[in-house]
Amino acid sequence: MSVIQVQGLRSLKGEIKIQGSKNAVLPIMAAAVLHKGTTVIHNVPRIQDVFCMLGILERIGCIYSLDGHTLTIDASDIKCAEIPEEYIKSMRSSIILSGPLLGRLGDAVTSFPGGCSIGQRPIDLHLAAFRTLGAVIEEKDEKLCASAKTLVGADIYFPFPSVGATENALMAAVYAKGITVIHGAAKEPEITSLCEFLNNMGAIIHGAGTSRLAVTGVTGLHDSEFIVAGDRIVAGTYLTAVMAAEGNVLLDGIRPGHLTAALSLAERMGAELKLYKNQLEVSMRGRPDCVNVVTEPYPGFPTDLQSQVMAVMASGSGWGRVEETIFEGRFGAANELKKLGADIVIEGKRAIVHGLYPLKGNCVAAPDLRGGAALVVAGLAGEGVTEISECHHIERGYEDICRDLSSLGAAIRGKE
Ligand SMILES: CC(=O)N[C@H]1[C@@H](OP(=O)(O)OP(=O)(O)OC[C@H]2O[C@@H](n3ccc(=O)[nH]c3=O)[C@H](O)[C@@H]2O)O[C@H](CO)[C@@H](O)[C@@H]1O
Ligand SMILES: C=C(OP(=O)(O)O)C(=O)O
Repeated sequence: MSVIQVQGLRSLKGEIKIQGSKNAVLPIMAAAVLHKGTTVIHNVPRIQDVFCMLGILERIGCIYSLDGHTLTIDASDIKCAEIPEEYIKSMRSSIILSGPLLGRLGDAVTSFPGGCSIGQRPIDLHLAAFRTLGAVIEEKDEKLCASAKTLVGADIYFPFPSVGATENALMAAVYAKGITVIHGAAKEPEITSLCEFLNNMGAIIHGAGTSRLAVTGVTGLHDSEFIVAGDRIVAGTYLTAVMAAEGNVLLDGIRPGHLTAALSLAERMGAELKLYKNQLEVSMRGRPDCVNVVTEPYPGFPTDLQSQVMAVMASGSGWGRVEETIFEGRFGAANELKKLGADIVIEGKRAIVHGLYPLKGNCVAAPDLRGGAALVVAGLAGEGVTEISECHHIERGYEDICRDLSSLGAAIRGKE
């Protein structure tokens, strides 16, 4: 699917099951490499990033089967410690395989992933963590080679929380001799779920969900089975869809407690919410109010929902300010939203949004994964047809956004 067409101004109604989490499943798939045996993972979303990770796992020697949403990975025989460059280019988070490869084989070869459309995204903290555990890192022919005869547990200090660096440090530390303590760890629910997954396969990790993680090195892991949690960012995206289109929808299969900051923002904007253990009901009548929002590491408001909230405000009422503090280039959706008639002024890391309703359907291009989802959300509040190209970005993280929103009554379809 390369193009999505949305005919706006229809309210949404119904119930939707939220797919498994991209940001939880990718490190879990990488962590499966640590174990010389079989791992079964349930609720795996069928998204492009998962297929890309499967491509890498196959190239390094894993055998896998994906049956519906259940993935079995046999990592008994890892043949190669190198992450192929073409995969690093198509999925930046392939870098999270370097920790498990280093831990399992004592070697990991990757290359600098480079900048992407949302920011530079350096990997200095990942490399510093490997060095602290005793790895030597060399740059050869634009490749980065990390190696260590033995990794030794140590204190790793992160100056600010990085999700990927915390995951890499955790996975590299699983087989390190002695105790590793990660200070300044990221606290995202996906880190907690990685800790649960690793402990379930025999690792010893304490402190999940806090900024101090302690890993006691082990000498072996065992076969295991794990269920991936629902995707809080996909749920948050559909929450913004209901706010833009108006209506009443039940989002099933997520923990509302993982979306606290986004839910309190939605309430400030006028949404009515009912929270259940694994479900969230959202109702929106009338136009959402524009408010001020700042992205922050978890438990703050997530950067991965910033573009979608900007789309809601663009079609809301009043003035609001969106401040992006995590990635320096994450306002790519703003220029496209302007083509739909949105009134947005960017001032450095702040965007001032003046709500206007309805937006006007037009042709736009998805700038990145969440920016693309934001354009779909804006299209729901647009008069006429919004046509979004470059939808391969959206497919990185959404199993089938057209299927999901059309089941709620949206007039939306994908085209090749
Ligand atoms: C697959 C996955 O889980 N992706 C998520 C992960 O990305 P990712 O793990 O790449 O994001 P990080 O948490 O590492 O990035 C946070 C900030 O730290 C900076 N940084 C990071 C590493 C490093 O070595 N040096 C450095 O300076 C980044 O440029 C960014 O400014 O967390 C982001 C922040 O919640 C989310 O938007 C992404 O959806
Ligand atoms: C930025 C994102 O993902 P990634 O880190 O995989 O690019 C995202 O999920 O919004």
